[in-house]
Amino acid sequence: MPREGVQRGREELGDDGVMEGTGDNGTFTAAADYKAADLTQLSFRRGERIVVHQQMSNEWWWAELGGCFGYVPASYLTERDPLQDLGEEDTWQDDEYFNSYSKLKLQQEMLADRVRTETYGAVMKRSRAWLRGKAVLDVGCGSGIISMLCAKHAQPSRVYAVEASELARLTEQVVRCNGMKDTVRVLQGRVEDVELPGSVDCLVSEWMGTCLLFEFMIESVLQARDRWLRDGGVMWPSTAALHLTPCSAQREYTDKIGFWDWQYELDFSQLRTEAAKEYFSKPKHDHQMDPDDCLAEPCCILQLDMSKVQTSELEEITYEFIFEVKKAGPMHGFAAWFSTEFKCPDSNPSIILDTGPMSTATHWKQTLFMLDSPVAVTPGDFVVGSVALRRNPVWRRHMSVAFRWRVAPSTDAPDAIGEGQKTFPLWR
Ligand SMILES: C[S@@+](CC[C@H](N)C(=O)[O-])C[C@H]1O[C@@H](n2cnc3c(N)ncnc32)[C@H](O)[C@@H]1O
Repeated sequence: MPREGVQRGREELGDDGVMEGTGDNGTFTAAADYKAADLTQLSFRRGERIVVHQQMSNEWWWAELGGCFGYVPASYLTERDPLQDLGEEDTWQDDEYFNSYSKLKLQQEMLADRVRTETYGAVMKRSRAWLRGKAVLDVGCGSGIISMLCAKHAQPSRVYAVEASELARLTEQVVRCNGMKDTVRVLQGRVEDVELPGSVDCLVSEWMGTCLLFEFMIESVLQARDRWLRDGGVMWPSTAALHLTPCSAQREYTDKIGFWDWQYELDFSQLRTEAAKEYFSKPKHDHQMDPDDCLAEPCCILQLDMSKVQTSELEEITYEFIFEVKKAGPMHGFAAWFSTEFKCPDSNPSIILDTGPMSTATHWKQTLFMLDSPVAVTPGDFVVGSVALRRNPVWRRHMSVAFRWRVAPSTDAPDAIGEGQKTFPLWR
């Protein structure tokens, strides 16, 4: 895959640093504390030196610490000593990140997503009266679209349009060309570093990535909230939620695994296991699901109140799910997507941006997590288990998504139709 920097959830934030399943062993440094989830794993503290004996997969390595052996999560280990030479620039990959956002290709992909962009426009129109004379901060203004929609549909006193990438220079020209320079002030810099003349009444941002959180731009938004939003000020989006369902993905399965059954009347099925490893060890970030592929009623595994949530709460999020299967089919995996809600002062109901398969497609599409082999389910079966989103302790824009599942005819049936566990790096 070409390396083009972050592309709204693609896995392009570089691949140096943590080793991936190379088969090379050696001594690694723990980048953060880890508490063993069971007896097969090792607990360790940040900075401890761990001897890796076998890199079993991208996610779990067999290792030794103080004479004890067990599995350790690869994402917690680094070849370099993070206490000494990994600066913030390395772990946030800001150069690469902002460079990718300075390209029009990426900005065009977002602008061309009418569902997304018109939602922000609708919020500004609906809040016209409230916005009059208000100061607004647009965190990560990109091409300036949200700031300009605000100035076009309402009469804010000022919109501070903050953009860290080089694009800011061009955005300023676009703002001027639209006759909005007296209202929209483009500020180039990280929002963490810029100075505003005072607090703002409203903070707006489009920060959402794959599985809602990837890129962790939300951390910058929350810092800006704490620094610049006045008490009782408005956050747009106001809430954000992540949804999950067990799903079928027949075409994906046939394309990637079924392909290896027969080719030219020769049996290639020996390669099916390797194909699952190669294709399904990471999520598919741009999967467009058919609503019929949902095997159960989706559930909400994460709900954030943007005026209250703290960054520390995003390090590890776990959710125990119980899905009752509504539809017969092969369960190929799980699919996730997010929705955001915009509460408009003095006006109900809220405006919703929903990226799920039941709504009009957006550029985010859905995220697909494929199991290595499907499980045949029928209505009335239960899929019980957990999902854990773990932010990478070293690579701060990345996270992993770990599933544990059991499929059975009832929640307490002794025999499972299928069960397993799998961790997906997104992307480290
Ligand atoms: C998802 S894009 C949205 C762009 C634009 N608001 C839109 O809706 O089309 C996020 C933008 O935020 C910028 N950004 C991300 N983190 C930032 C930070 N800490 N400070 C300033 N800009 C940031 C990125 O460079 C990118 O242009």
